[in-house]
Amino acid sequence: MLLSKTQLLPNENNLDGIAVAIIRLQELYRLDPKDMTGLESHSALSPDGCFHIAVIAHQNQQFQCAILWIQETMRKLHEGAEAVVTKENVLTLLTSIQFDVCNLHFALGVTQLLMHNDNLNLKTILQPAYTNSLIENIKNLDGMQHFITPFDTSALHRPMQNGYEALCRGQGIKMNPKRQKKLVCRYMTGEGSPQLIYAPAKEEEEWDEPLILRYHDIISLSEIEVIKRLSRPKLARAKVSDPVTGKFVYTTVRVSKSAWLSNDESPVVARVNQRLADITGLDMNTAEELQVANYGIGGHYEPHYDSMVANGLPFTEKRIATVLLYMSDVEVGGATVFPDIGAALPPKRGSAVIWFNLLKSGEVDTRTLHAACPVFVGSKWVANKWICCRGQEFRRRCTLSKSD
Ligand SMILES: O=C(O)CCC(=O)C(=O)O
Ligand SMILES: [Fe+2]
Repeated sequence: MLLSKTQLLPNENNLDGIAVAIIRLQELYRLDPKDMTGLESHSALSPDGCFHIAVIAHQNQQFQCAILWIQETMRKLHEGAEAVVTKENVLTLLTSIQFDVCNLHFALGVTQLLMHNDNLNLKTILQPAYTNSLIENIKNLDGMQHFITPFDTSALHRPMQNGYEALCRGQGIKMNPKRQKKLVCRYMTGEGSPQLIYAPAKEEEEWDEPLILRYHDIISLSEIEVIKRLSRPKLARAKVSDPVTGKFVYTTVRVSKSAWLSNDESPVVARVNQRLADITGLDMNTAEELQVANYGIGGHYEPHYDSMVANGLPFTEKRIATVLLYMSDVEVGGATVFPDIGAALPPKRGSAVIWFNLLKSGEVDTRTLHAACPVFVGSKWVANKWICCRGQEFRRRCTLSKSD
């Protein structure tokens, strides 16, 4: 009984993963730790939790973050929150961080402070060799300008990934009123599909170049529930294909759980796929199965092209189009962003967005680079339907032009 419960408890890897997710949210949404942990001493994140995040940030060379979490750990310790970690442990980590960022005077100052603290057996913590190396380094300080101002959230800037992070914060969206005015919505009856003639789809142009369409209320709440129920037992940590080896591997580039659902699994899956065939007018016989994905807090998918999932694939197997079904709203975060064109699409439960990954010439449309922003509050459910080239020869004719 106890064994079965302990298997459910988070292990060290899980805790490190949580720390990494918290740091990702903090960096991306530019947050101060105290806004994430709550001010009360009984709040969810203990000094030990904060210290763990500082350690992980330090390991990953995210020094500014590490300093902020050290400050937060100290704040909680000052408030008298219970903890295993001591102020001395925290200051010791602070000296190594300051050393790593070449803030040597600061590192030496804290080290000396710690050395003179009689309560501690610090000689075991701070190696004399380390202190000597600090003193040596300070002597050679000339020309070293790489100082960091501690305790400043505005310095939480990492190199940008094509503006992906800014779009996630709602900055840099490249739509203007003149362009937006031209975007239309309509009831769409497709190309003679009887279903759509009886129940036209609510089609909205989300973006003009390249065209991104959103279909509202394309999947009902009860269908969503069935799809979620079928996928839950199958959900497993998502992988991505390694561009060099082509093998599918776990990576922090994509943090979510996913599951594949086939048409045979339930009439609901087949019905939803048929609806997607009706609205796209594309052949679904060669499409991949429906891939359901669930992102928890901090879950995300960094910028990628869907069409490049396995570079060695023959053209006919490439993903000509993506249909992304949103099966939940997300309270904060979780938008699908396109860094190249400056578009941000908020998840909206029951809707689907559609775009072509390939130009009519068959080349990758580089404007379709896209990412899933980290979820900050809530749980995000989506389903991907990737439609392949084979079967579309007469439905989406190719051209030699590279512009469409
Ligand atoms: O979840 C999203 O918003 C996008 C997901 C995505 O791009 C993918 O799974 O390939
Ligand atoms: Fe994608």
